Amino acid sequence: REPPVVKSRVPFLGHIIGMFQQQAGYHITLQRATRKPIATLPMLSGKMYAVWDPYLITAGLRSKSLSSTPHILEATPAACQLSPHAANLLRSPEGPPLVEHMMQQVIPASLKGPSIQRLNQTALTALAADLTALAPSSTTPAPIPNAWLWLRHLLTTATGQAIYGAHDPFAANPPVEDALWDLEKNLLKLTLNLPRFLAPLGHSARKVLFDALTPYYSSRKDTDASTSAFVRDRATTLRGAGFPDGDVARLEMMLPFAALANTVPSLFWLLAYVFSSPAELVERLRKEVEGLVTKRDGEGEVTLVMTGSVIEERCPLLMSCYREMQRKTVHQVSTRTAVEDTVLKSRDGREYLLKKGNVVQLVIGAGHNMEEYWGEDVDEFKPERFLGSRKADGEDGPGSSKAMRAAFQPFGGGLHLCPGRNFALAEMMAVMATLLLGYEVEPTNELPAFSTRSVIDAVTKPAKHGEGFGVSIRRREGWEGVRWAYEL
Ligand code: HEM
Repeated sequence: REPPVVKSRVPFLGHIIGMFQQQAGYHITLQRATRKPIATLPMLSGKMYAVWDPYLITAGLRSKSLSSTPHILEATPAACQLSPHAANLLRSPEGPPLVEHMMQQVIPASLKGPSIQRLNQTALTALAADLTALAPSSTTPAPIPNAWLWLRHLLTTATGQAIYGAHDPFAANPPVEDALWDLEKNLLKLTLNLPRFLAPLGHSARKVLFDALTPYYSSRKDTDASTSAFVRDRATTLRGAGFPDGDVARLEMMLPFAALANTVPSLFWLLAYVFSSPAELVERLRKEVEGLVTKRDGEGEVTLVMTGSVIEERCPLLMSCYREMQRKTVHQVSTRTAVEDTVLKSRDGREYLLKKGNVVQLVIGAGHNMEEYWGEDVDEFKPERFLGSRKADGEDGPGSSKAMRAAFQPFGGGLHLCPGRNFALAEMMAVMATLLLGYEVEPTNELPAFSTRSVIDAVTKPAKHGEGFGVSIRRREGWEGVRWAYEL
């Protein structure tokens, strides 16, 4: 009853080599070649299960016996270079309940209600200041040679202030910002605990981050009144569990990573796809975004409403572009371990047994790229794809609402549904709506290629740090001197 075996061309090692080289992209290639919903991939003397069909993925994300905890406990000590004391704490019987408490309670609670309101408010105030200073003239364009690096810095500044408060270790510290992205590229190697000479960039980036975060946690800046609940509550929980400050700083290296690693590429692709499309799309989006303006005062301040439900209602085409960007660029592989024998049931009633002790990869990105769900134009960016079904209501098949809803899971699901999705949306929409409304944005080149689709994060980055893809920006006539403000 186990899933069908898919052998690699190179016996025992082929799948390992493919995954190491192409990471999440390997799954997309393999699924397209085999057209299977799920597979057993033999590796060395063992095996791994790859789940590609969206209905089976949903069942996997909901299953309590497919757990992310063993994987987190195994990878963390090496990736974060924990002290022996901290590594033993994680390996003790208290380790698994601590990880689960953190993931299922502490983090989600800190990204809800008044906490998320405050986080959004601080980030959007910082974005408003930076965008107000952007390209003041409507006649002389401001050249931005690398849009990726520009957006990366814009979001790092706003997010850093929002999560870390007044003592943000990223503030005005470009080497720390660079280190975060060098680490992102090399994190897989660090989790595999490869020798230092095989991952030198990862090792040195990690050290730069530790050196910036250690004084922050050692001097308890996380308890400052300006610090977000997202940072404060995790640090308090870790100290309560017996982790010393140095290890708290090391464990918390993952936090800015979670808050930025997927939002920055998402905003990059949204900007790149929209402004590289024919001018008619930009005009239609502008009309929608005008509906977000709630106030334009005599002093030159323009206020945009940024509540998710209002954007959803007044900007359907912008939301469709956002979702289509996610479909194209979210390649998420959710890695779990079967802690019990687990049966996943497919839509047509077939059952697949996943045996206890094996790794299971739920490949959300495969579902985002399947013709059976999206239709023949699956590889194209179609701004209107999510505006309405191309089939009659209730009808099934490629491109139907039912198929698209089932296959589209950019924020995961079940127990591990992304708790930061509303924060990410607020940041991205503030930037996009403001650029559409107040600026002329012209790409200087073709869209860049995709980088390797890393299994460590959810969203594909542009190749070579977006090198070659710049934008030229100027104010729209009538919008010179405008100061931006956001209402939540
Ligand atoms: C567009 C941006 C984002 C995308 C596409 C995204 C995507 C995802 C996905 C697919 C997962 C599920 C992982 C799994 O199944 O193992 C996830 C989990 C998570 N995300 Fe996000 N994310 C984004 C932004 C954020 C932000 C801004 C934050 C924090 C402020 C955040 C924090 C987290 C955390 C802590 C988890 C782990 C939840 C758990 O395992 O229980 N994410 N994200």
